[in-house]
Amino acid sequence: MRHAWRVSDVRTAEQALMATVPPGALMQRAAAGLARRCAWLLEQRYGRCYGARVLLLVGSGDNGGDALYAGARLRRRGASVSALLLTPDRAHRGGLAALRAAGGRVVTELPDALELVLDGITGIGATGGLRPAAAQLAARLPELRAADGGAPPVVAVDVPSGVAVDTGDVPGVALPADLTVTFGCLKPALVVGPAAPLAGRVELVDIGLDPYLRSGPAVSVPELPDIAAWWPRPGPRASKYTRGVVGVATGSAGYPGAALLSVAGALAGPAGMVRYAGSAASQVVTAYPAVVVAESVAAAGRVQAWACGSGLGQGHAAAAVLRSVLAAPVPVVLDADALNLLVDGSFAGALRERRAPLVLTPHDGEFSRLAGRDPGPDRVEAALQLAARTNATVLLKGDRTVVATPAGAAYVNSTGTPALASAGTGDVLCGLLGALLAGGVPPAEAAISAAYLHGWAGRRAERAGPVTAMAVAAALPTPDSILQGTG
Ligand SMILES: NC(=O)C1=CN([C@@H]2O[C@H](COP(=O)(O)OP(=O)(O)OC[C@H]3O[C@@H](n4cnc5c(N)ncnc54)[C@H](OP(=O)(O)O)[C@@H]3O)[C@@H](O)[C@H]2O)[C@@H](O)CC1
Ligand SMILES: Nc1ncnc2c1ncn2[C@@H]1O[C@H](COP(=O)(O)OP(=O)(O)O)[C@@H](O)[C@H]1O
Repeated sequence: MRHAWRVSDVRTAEQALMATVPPGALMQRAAAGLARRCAWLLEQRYGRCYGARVLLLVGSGDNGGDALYAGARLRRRGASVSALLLTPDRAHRGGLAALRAAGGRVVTELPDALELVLDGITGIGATGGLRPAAAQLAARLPELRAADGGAPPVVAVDVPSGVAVDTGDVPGVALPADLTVTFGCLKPALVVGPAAPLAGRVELVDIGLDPYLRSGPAVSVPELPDIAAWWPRPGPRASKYTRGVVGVATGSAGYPGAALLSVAGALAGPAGMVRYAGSAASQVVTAYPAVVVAESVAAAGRVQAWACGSGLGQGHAAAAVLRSVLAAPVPVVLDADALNLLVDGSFAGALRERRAPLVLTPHDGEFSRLAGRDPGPDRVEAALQLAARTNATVLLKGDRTVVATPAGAAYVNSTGTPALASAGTGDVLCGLLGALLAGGVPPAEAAISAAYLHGWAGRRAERAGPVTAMAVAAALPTPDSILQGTG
């Protein structure tokens, strides 16, 4: 699992570390790591670092200093390095002197051709989107061409300039990067929100910060080994019942497809049996003979978790289904219509009486109705607040889905694709998450595992053709199939 820290925690840790090393040592560590990765990128892309034309975009803070020192190192490796200073009188003095001493130049115009851009405009000291001079510069970068005729790659120093580092929001113009070389630890903007895709590939340079990061991370990013460790596997004495039975209470006469999609998601999980309860029983059993169907939750038999809500409708019948599901002393995941039914407060009592885990999976619209406000620019904080208020684990859908727990932990999913924005994919997610809960996976781990595998399936489906919800369900892997290269 990787972790991202807020700027204030990074600064505190950096100050504590700085007290133990000679002045400037951290910047040298950062610049050395940055230069090494830039040289590697140049070698990969053009076969050589020597002679490559490198442009440094240099802001007025230490982020610009990192770029200048890295430029000096690249110059010593034979690159032709020029620096465009956004505020020449405030450029980092030591960095500028080092660049000049190494043979680098200061320029006042964008060159016509170059092989690499280093974005050292702003780092963790940024406020707001790029200011006009920087924004104009950023707008002209796509005009640039490298020797091979392609666009020169952009390497962001620490974070792409223009992003809100603590939240992952993009408040104005930001400079997208192909690679971000970040120092000491990840920052939230590299993993969450609309900023995250602007970072491109992210590489971490160790500057010795780890022992000084004493606060909890702002957000954690589970990876495949985590998902694999949480995934239940049947032992030799397993039966379908010991593996867990998931109940699926979804779909309605108006939306029978939601039932099929959530059942398809549930079947891809680790549970030993899927029971379906609802008006789409005959369609479900025709499509999936292994599913045990019933007309109602009461008639469904015992389950170890319920997945409820997708396509349920919002009338009296839907409310009765939700009431039965919430009364069950097992983990429950609520999606779509079940979330909308919670909005008027009529289920507040039923929710208060519950002791078993509850997971809510809103998209932004459902979140707004439930929370009474949009998720806003800080999606992690928004999900945490709703989790605390509802005492439920909240999975806030979107690009880089966020999972927040009532205890204050937050996770962000690193898989997925915007192609998942396709009707019914959320129903698939709900069923899969229910099956993980039924398999005994704790709610936060179940939610982030479901998001991870669902996002993986979205990417896999996208490679094969149009991304429909059924295609996503069919592409759902297990962590083991991914590890074996078959998922
Ligand atoms: N501390 C350490 O140990 C280490 C730190 N390291 C490095 O230091 C970086 C942090 O440096 P930092 O604190 O100097 O801030 P930084 O990101 O350069 O930006 C501040 C400057 O930018 C300006 N500015 C602000 N917003 C702007 C905008 N929207 N658009 C345009 N300009 C804007 C702002 O101007 P002002 O508001 O003052 O006019 C101010 O002058 C960090 O990310 C890492 O790279 C590494 O070397 C490792 C060791
Ligand atoms: N722009 C996007 N980028 C990545 N994933 C997205 C995007 N938009 C939606 N998704 C994902 O697609 C799924 C859509 O779920 P949902 O909105 O509930 O759809 P439906 O209700 O039609 O099933 C979620 O898993 C969500 O995270």
